Amino acid sequence: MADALSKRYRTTWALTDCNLSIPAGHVVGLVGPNGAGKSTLLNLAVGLTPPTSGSVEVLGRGPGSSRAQLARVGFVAQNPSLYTALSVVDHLKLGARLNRTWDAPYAQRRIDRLGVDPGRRAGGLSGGQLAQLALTMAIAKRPELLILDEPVASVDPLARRDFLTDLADAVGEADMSVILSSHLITDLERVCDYLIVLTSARVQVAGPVKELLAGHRVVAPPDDADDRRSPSVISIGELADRAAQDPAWSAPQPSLEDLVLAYLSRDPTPGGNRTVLEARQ
Ligand SMILES: Nc1ncnc2c1ncn2[C@@H]1O[C@H](COP(=O)(O)OP(=O)(O)OP(=O)(O)O)[C@@H](O)[C@H]1O
Repeated sequence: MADALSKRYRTTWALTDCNLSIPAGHVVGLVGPNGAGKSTLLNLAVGLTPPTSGSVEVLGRGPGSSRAQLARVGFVAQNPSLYTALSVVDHLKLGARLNRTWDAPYAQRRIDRLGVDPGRRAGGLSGGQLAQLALTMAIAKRPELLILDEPVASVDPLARRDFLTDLADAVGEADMSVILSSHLITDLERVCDYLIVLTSARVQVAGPVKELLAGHRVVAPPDDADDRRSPSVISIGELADRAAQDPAWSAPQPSLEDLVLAYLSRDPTPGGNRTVLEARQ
């Protein structure tokens, strides 16, 4: 839960007046262009950086407020920091020592499946293998909330598919909530049931995916229209004009990709292009 949460780095506002209230039990997709503020929001949620103003609560408490609270949240940063001198198996042993809820069979199974030599030092792993090890550590901790900052960016397509399947299974088995930032909308489409779109440091839209899709329409010209623009996002004003002029204009429900792209292409600057998908309740 974020309440008027803002973060400034020197002169840059990385997050502005962010209000969110996400119920537990969701797999939340966080999407936005480079520099939108996604990592900042996730870092605030795990207590890695303090807010400039406003407040954030995770699982009902301040982030990182106690050891017990830290144990409830798993986090994989965009560039996961592991101990380069320690081997894969050393990491798993460390995980077991530090976490009372450590799921050793799961961790072992996942490492076996990845085909990574358990004796290999983390410093000698590829970027993708490091990401996989960090993910394994985070899930094996069996947190109540798992926060993943672009976890699959450096992972190959097959491993990405397996990871998403793993994640969905882990959520089902362990009653775990997940917040996952990604640029890959198809991945979000596969696993997320809650969406946050962040652009230019501001939340543009947030809510359960089903409700968001049901509450929006893509406006498409009829087949015989003179105006042959492809179905696209149009402004609310334009939609009203179109519908008044020609009720044959169809307005089907968007896909998640339509919805995300519409909000990403919205210019949030004051007086900017307010083009959005039409919302119909
Ligand atoms: N430690 C920092 N010091 C100064 N500015 C920062 C710092 N961290 C982030 N920023 C700035 O804050 C803004 C938001 O950055 P952030 O990393 O949160 O974006 P992001 O959405 O995660 O981007 P990406 O998709 O590229 O990872 C950017 O303008 C960035 O340059």
